[in-house]
Amino acid sequence: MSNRLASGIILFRKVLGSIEYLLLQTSYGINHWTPPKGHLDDGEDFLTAAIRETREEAGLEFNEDYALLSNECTVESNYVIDDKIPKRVVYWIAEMKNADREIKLSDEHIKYGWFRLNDACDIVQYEEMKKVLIKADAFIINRIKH
Ligand SMILES: Nc1ncnc2c1ncn2[C@@H]1O[C@H](COP(=O)(O)OP(=O)(O)OP(=O)(O)OP(=O)(O)OC[C@H]2O[C@@H](n3cnc4c(N)ncnc43)[C@H](O)[C@@H]2O)[C@@H](O)[C@H]1O
Repeated sequence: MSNRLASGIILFRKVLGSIEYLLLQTSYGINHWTPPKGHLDDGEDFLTAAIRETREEAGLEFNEDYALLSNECTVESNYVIDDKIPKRVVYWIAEMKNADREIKLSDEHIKYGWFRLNDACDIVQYEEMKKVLIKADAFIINRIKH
């Protein structure tokens, strides 16, 4: 079976010296939490889909509201849905330009929150997603230091 392809953006903001990640809680299924992300439309590339999904799911505009840490650096998540369907999700990492910017949810989500790494890892449930957040965090901290 071919992979389901999706992409998204791991958005972070700096508040009082701490890094916080944006997570959205789905309005369907088991109401799991993820960064803004979604499936690629036909013919769409990963980055275009990530930017579109972030606009649709969080109301945030690329460049206006957030900046990518790097165009090249991505973190990938690979898992199998219900032991049947392999899925690949490619995430870019981006910093909010204004930490207080309003988040506008679509009907795909019921809640959002900004979480420090430990709290984000607790809330996302899936080990695969925790690893993605930990990798993104290491990348951000490395960038901030240099
Ligand atoms: N159960 C449902 N009921 C009604 N509408 C639904 C629905 N599932 C999807 N939809 C519809 O699909 C649309 C979403 O499409 P998109 O917005 O395009 O895509 P997505 O975020 O990648 O979708 P999804 O939530 O399905 O993906 P995820 O991999 O996180 O999640 C897919 C599955 O994988 C599981 N999962 C997520 N991350 C995982 C991980 N790391 N490891 C193992 N399983 C994981 C999730 O719990 C979930 O069961 C929504 O408009 C919604 O209407």
